[in-house]
Amino acid sequence: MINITNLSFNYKNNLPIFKNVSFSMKNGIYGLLGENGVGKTTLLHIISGLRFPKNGNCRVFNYESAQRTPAMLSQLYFLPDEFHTPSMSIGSYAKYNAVFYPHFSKEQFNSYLNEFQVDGDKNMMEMSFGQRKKAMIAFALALNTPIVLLDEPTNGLDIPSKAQFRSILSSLFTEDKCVIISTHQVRDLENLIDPIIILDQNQVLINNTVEEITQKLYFSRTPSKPQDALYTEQILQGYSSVQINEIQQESTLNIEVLFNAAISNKAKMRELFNA
Ligand SMILES: Nc1ncnc2c1ncn2[C@@H]1O[C@H](COP(=O)(O)OP(=O)(O)OP(=O)(O)O)[C@@H](O)[C@H]1O
Repeated sequence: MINITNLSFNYKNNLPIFKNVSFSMKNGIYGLLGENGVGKTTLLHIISGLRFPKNGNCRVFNYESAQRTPAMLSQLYFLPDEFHTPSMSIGSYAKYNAVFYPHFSKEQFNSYLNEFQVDGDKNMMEMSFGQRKKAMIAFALALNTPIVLLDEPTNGLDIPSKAQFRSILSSLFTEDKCVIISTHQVRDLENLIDPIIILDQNQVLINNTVEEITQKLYFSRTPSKPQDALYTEQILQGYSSVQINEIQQESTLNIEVLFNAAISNKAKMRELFNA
């Protein structure tokens, strides 16, 4: 659905954010992870055509994203982390903006607002950050675009709203959708995101499904520290570790531990995942 080929990008007079990067994204709820400043938001901007590659290209379906053709824009919605909302209700906002998206469902929109307990008639200028965010998430998801880009969607959401967000997203996800969620709040999205992309300076370190990751890496919690661990974190009950999965044991992915293991073993991760 999204093909990035030999992409290079830098902001004016700045060091490159991406250097000759190629990768693709198919269907799935992608978790886009990376340290602060590595380029997650920039990548979402490039995919949605808000920033242009310096070299190479980014194609969304068969459209060059930089051209921002109406046909491409109707297939994709990008919800930034922070945004300005006009002085109107989310109901009016939807009325004026949903016309650009052929699969918008008013029924879904109302049901998501209801689930989030957001008043569709209240002026968004009079809402808290979290209420505004939920209003915009309800709008974004009710558009039913095949591609949805969400930058830190759980930022500002209270604990019940995070659970509602997960449940709405899982209920509307279908095999023909590509949702990309850039986040630092991986615990909010555990058991939801798959595949996982980890960006490293100028490059993609990992772009793999959870199954591929757990085939190559073994995640454990043990009372004592495993000798051959790639990464170990002390926890209350002992150690949470990542080892190379030499004998194909099954384990449950721990995204935070994966991320820390990846960042502290970049060369090994490249070798393992061929990224
Ligand atoms: N408009 C801009 N002009 C110049 N540099 C910029 C601009 N926007 C971002 N940058 C720089 O580009 C780099 C990537 O920024 P970006 O916001 O994409 O990172 P990020 O991975 O989303 O970070 P975070 O996790 O902190 O949100 C950072 O070093 C940032 O300082």
